[in-house]
Amino acid sequence: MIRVSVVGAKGRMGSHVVEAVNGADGMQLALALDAGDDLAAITPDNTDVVVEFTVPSVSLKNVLALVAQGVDVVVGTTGWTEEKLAEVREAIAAGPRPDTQKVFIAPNFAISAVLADHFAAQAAKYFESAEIIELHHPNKVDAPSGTAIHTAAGIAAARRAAGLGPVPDTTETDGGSRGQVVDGIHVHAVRLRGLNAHEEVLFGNAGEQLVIRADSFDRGSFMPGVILAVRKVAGDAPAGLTVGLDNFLDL
Ligand SMILES: NC(=O)C1=CN([C@@H]2O[C@H](COP(=O)(O)OP(=O)(O)OC[C@H]3O[C@@H](n4cnc5c(N)ncnc54)[C@H](O)[C@@H]3O)[C@@H](O)[C@H]2O)C=CC1
Ligand SMILES: O=C(O)C1=N[C@H](C(=O)O)C[C@H](O)C1
Repeated sequence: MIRVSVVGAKGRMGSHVVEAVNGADGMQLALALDAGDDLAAITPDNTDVVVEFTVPSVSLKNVLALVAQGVDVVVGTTGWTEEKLAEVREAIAAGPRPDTQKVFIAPNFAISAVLADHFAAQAAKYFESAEIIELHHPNKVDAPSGTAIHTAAGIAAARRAAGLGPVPDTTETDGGSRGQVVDGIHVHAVRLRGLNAHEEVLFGNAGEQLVIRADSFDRGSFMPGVILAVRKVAGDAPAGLTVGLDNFLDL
């Protein structure tokens, strides 16, 4: 039986995770904590894997505390930068289980989004232009989405590897309409009542366009990925920090 604790358990995602863990074979819910609760209650004596879905401003602190307590963590919260990831690696090295500790972070647990991200990285080297539009519910606190940042980084890496230069753009005046430039890729964020989580990756060459689109219509779409990640982290996932559900899929 994999004992799973949830941090951020009262949130939109955390409450779905509690339900998914309760319904998953071979898993049992250990602790369900939210803001104001003491994370020190989570220890290897009561928990095998923690699932963390909170807010970008507190997630790093939570992960560092959980690593110091020696429990493995699956993180869905966004807001991760290279600097924050480096802090997690250092914490693992300095923690109680440097050789066996596992931390897994996924910008997106939905198979549609993971595949869109993967296909975008594959397509990137064939196109002169690339831009991303991410569309979310208006209660989201961060923009652009963690998924869009990850997609942009994948496209940028593929363009660099192929020797492509900057995307063409002769804009001279921009009050913000061209979006945020992430790793050289323009990212546009829409916040609209009625939406959940959506992303479009647009590629262009002279006379042609490719659009890759992923839609998560409800939060249930993230749960198979969360449960898979918990099983992998409790099982044969490598020790250390792993980023991206693609690592657990046969892509
Ligand atoms: N990786 C993925 O597939 C997905 C990631 N997300 C990300 O997950 C995060 C959470 O999203 P939502 O659930 O929609 O947000 P939410 O605002 O509904 O939930 C956040 C929860 O965290 C709690 N919280 C705040 N500070 C805390 C602390 N210090 N300790 C424990 N709990 C604390 C809040 O009280 C709240 O219940 C966001 O970063 C979002 O972008 C959302 C959907 C899918
Ligand atoms: O806040 C959300 O809702 C989502 N956040 C993640 C992100 O920022 O990429 C994943 C998904 O898009 C839903």
